Parts: sequence; C-alpha cells; structure tokens
Amino acid sequence: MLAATSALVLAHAPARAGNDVTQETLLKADSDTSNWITYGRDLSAHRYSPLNQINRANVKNLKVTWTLQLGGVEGGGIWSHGGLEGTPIIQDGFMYATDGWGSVYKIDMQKGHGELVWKMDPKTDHDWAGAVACCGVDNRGVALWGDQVISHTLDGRMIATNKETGEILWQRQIADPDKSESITAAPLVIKDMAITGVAGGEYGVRGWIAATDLNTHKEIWRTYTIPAKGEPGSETWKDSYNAAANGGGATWVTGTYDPQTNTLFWGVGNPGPDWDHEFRPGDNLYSDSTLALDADTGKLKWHYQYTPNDAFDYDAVSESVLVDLPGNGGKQRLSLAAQRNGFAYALDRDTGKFLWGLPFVKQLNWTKGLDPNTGKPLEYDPKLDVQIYQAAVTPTRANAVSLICPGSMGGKNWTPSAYNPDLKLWYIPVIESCNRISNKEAPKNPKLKPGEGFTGGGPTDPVKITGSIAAVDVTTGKLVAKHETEFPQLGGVVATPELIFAGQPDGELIALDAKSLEKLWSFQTGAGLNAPPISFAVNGKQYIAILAGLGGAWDKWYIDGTPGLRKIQPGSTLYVFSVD
Ligand SMILES: O=C(O)c1cc(C(=O)O)c2c(n1)C(=O)C(=O)c1cc(C(=O)O)[nH]c1-2
Ligand SMILES: [Ca+2]
Repeated sequence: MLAATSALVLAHAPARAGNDVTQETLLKADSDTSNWITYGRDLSAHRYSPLNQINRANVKNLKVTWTLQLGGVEGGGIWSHGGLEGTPIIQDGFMYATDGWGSVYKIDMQKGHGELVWKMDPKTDHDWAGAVACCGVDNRGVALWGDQVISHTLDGRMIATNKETGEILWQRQIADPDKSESITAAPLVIKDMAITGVAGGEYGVRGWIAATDLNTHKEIWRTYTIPAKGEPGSETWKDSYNAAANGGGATWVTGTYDPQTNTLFWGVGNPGPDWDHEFRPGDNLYSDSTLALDADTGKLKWHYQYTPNDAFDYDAVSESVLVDLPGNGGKQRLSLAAQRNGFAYALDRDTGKFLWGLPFVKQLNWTKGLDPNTGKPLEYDPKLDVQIYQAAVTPTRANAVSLICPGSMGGKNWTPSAYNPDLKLWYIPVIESCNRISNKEAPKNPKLKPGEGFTGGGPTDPVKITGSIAAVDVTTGKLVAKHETEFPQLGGVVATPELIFAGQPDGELIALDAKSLEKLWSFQTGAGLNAPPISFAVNGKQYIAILAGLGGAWDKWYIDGTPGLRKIQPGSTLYVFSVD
C-alpha cells in the first residue's frame, strides 16, 4: 500500500524539477562530469571535460557513432549560405544545438543514435539579418535556465523556449535592427539573468552588454562599451565630431563569471571605423578591452585595454579564462585571454593588473613587444593622439597600404581556448596570418543606413595563412608546445585529461596528446569545421561531438589566404564519436 502511494506521489511530482537549471547547477558545472551545461562548459570557460574513457591509449579506435543532419544552410542578405559555429549544450542525455539562423534543435541521444525531439524555428529575417552580419550567418549556441532554453537570433532577439515542448514562451527584441545591431554570441545565464553581447562593430554601432531578467523578461541593466560625452573614458575620444557615437566596441563573444566576487568578464571588439585610427584620436576606450562588471548592476569594476587606438582591427573579444593557482603569497586569481593582436595575457582578475603576456603566433610585426610592467605595446605613448606602433606596418593615410602580422582575423578570433587544470596547460587555437591593410579616410558624421558598413579601409590576403595550436604553461607564462596545422584554427578546442580535440576548416577533426600536442588521431568529416568540439557522457559512456558546416567570415573575406579551402561546400551535420 505504502509503495503504491509513493509511486503515485512520484508520478504526480513535477517531472522536470530535477533537471531545471538553477544558479546552483551552473556553479557546479565543472564537477558535473556527464553534462556540458553552459557555453564554456563552466562559468570560467575551461572547456575541460574530466571524462577519460577516450584517452591516449584508445583514441586510435575513436569512430563515428552517429550523425544527424540539421538545417540552416540557406543564405540571406550578402551571405550565400549559413554555417555552424555553435557549442552544443548537453543535459541528461539531451543535446540543444543551434544553426546559424538561430533555430534550436533538441536531440535525444539516449538510444545510441540521435533523434530530433523538436526544432524551434525563430523565423529570422534572412534578408535583413544577412545584410547586417559582417561575418557570416552565425549563432554560437544556447543557455539553459529553469525548464527553458534561452537563445539569440541574428536579427537581434532573445527567445525563451519550453525545454519539453519546443514552444516559444516569450521573446524580446534586444538589439536594434535600425542601427545595424545583430547578435551572434550565445547568451550567458547567471543568477536568473541572461547576459547578451551585441555585434555590429563594422557598421558604426555603439557597443553594449545587457542583462535580461528571466522572470520578468525585462532589462535589468545595459552597459555601453563606448562612454557617452562626459562619462569616464570619453576623454579618450579626442576628435571634435563625436566619433564615439559610431565608435564600435561590439561584444560578440560570450563572457565568463566569477561567483566569488560576482564579476562578469566580457571582451570588447574593434573601435569604429576599423583601420582609420586617425579618424579617432585618443585611446578609444573601451574598445579592444576586457571589462570586469558587477553582475547585478553592470557597473564597471575595472578595464584592461590591449591595443589602444587600434589601426589593425584587433577586436579583444576573447573569452577571459578564469584560473586559480596556488602561489607563494596566497592564491593567484588569474584572468587569461589570448587576443587577436597575437599576445596571450594574464591579468589579476580582482584588479585588472597586468601580470604577464607572450606572443603565441609565429609572425608579429605591429609592435616590438609588450612592456613587462604594463603589458602595453612598447611603443605606446599615452601623450600621443594617434598611436604609431611600428611605423612601417601601421596603416595610416600617409602609409595607406601595409602588411600586418597577425592579420586582421588574428592571432586568435572568437574560437574558444581550453584549459587543463591538472596539467595547468592552456590551449590556444591560432590563426598564423599576415594580411594587407589598405587605409581609407572615413567620412565624418556619417549618415548610416542599416546594413551599410562603416570602416576606414579593408584587408586583402596575398599571403598564405596557416594555423597552429599553442600550449601555454600558466604557472610560468611560457609557450611549451605548438602543433602546426595546414589551415587556420577556426573552431576552437576542447581539453580532456590526456587529449585535446580541434576541428579543422578542411573537415578534419584531430586529437592531440595533451602534453606534447603530438597528433594521435584524425577523422575527415567531409565538411568545413568551424565549431568547437565538446565532450560529454550519456548513460555513462563518453562521446565527442562537433557541428560540421562551413560558416563564419572566412570563406567570404579571407579565402585568398587559404586557396586549399576554396572547394569546401556548405553543409549542416552533427557528428558524434565514441570508442566501443
Ligand atoms: O565587431 C563586430 O561586431 C564583429 C562581429 C563578428 C560576429 O558577430 O561574428 C565578427 C567580427 N566582428 C570580426 O571582426 C571577425 O573577424 C569575425 C569572424 C567571425 C566568424 O564568425 O567567423 N565573426 C566575426
Ligand atoms: Ca570586428
């Protein structure tokens, strides 16, 4: 009798309560071995899966277990096709993945293959959104909250979908289409809020980061990355024609969060107009910076700017990887970021103080190096209005064409790095590039229309571009290994105890030894890979998964640097691997 009653009670208990995502779930993400519950796997962006069933000894037996075709390949605006850049989210045997147009797919993985449970199609405006996206039809993934899936669309919306049914519960227009604002980053959920970053740095936007209250669906705060007149930092825009109004500073890569100090860390992109830095005398805060924000108010705690008065298009949007190290005088609390300008930086994450930096690319010619005390480029002179780092290669109106290294994609672009906390190694996906920049004077007081770019020149790619994966020992700040690749790293990495995985743009998924970076395994997916691989478990079995589908900026803007990638065709496939 008693047993039957209990069963009845169980049957009536809210079925989903057990896997509702709360702040507690998110704070424990790193010790949740099976799942991948938030964009960077944990709120520190380690992208480290402790699963070791697939290891150094057996990775040679890694095979495709199942695949599933997704959609979103169709083009729109200036783009001939959509692509896949997303990090799938994994919870209790289900995957939540996106395509470039923001459709969300819930996939049941518990039967040994993938079965679509539902697809939420947000009906993104292909013509408009495709016309204001600088860099592809991209969507980097979802976040979970309660029993909802929170996602973004390229046309600037936040959408909450019922996790069980796939029904849209509510949506809100968060970025302004009339200002050429779009959204490509995955939302970051913390404390019943979803944090959104905006794209549009090449279209004269004024960047921001916004927090949405997931209970009321209203905005809690919005912090602009380019100060308004009179605000602190506005003195770093020294022109007389209000360049800051179109000053760029987009925030198009998902940030990280430190619960101990309730701080959000978020990267800021290029100042606008790109390349014509004489147009915007001054350091152009807070472009090319990492911002540390109070999560409840969006108030700035500190900032660190990497490339003041940027003439190179070195967006500093890279994720801040939060790492704690035991130190002599107490714990070191680091914030690491590998930037597009070719340098990897460690900052004190409580103060923003520069600790160390190193070049991670083979060729770097825009500066002689970093000041060991401040981390600023050695030639940086705060008294100058216009920074000329290395005069021979800095594009200016007088020196209109130059070859810069790294090229304007980097270095490292949005593609996420990974950190192995046991080995204390940080893995950086590298674009080994130089490109040619042509400077062109930008018009003052531009009357911009949606979809009309606002730049001061542009890049071309006369030199072959390759790639590498770099391993940095974060206890010493030294590069300890490098694995050279034929093509640039456009998808990012995941780390496991003994391995790292990375997708190549020519379709190869590779596994490297975590210490030596020696190549141990590869599989040719037959698709362009520009999404981050992930590792997770279903019913106790470890899998590696990656979304495969040519996307992003490369094939439109940078293909001349990689002729070998010209033949890659669009596609949209989920690959899942395991060992028997
Ligand atoms: O300043 C911006 O707003 C912005 C946005 C994006 C984006 O949202 O994808 C990219 C860039 N800039 C950019 O400079 C860039 O190189 C780039 C590459 C990619 C990509 O997905 O391959 N996106 C972007
Ligand atoms: Ca940019």
